[in-house]
Amino acid sequence: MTTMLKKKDWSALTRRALTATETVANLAKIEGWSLAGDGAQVAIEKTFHFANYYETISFVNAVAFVANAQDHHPDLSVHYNRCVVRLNTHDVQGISATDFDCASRFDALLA
Ligand SMILES: C[C@H](O)[C@H](O)[C@H]1CNC2=NC(N)=NC(=O)C2=N1
Repeated sequence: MTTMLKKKDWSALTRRALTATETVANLAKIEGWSLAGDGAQVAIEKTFHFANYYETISFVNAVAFVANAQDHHPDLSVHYNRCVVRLNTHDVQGISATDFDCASRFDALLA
């Protein structure tokens, strides 16, 4: 079956955990994201605020579409008027450049 939907292929690409210095430098470049969790669960996190559930779910659907295309999936905590987005890279048990790339893509949905 053919599909119109693109999905990034990570198989030939190597990912690595960013150092603490790299993580802090990357965090300084994006608005509203902060460190969360610890150890292998260390992540970057941002709470997106909305007027109501309709807006929140519209954002969640858009995030899911981008996440599937990037083959990189955030943990989402969905509430009536906000969504907490948490990104880390299971494969490296830490935060990778992919997490920051996806964070920027999610921010761009609302730009
Ligand atoms: C093979 C596939 O790319 C991996 O399992 C992907 C899927 N989505 C993922 N999402 C996140 N957040 N971290 C990962 O390491 C990850 N790995």
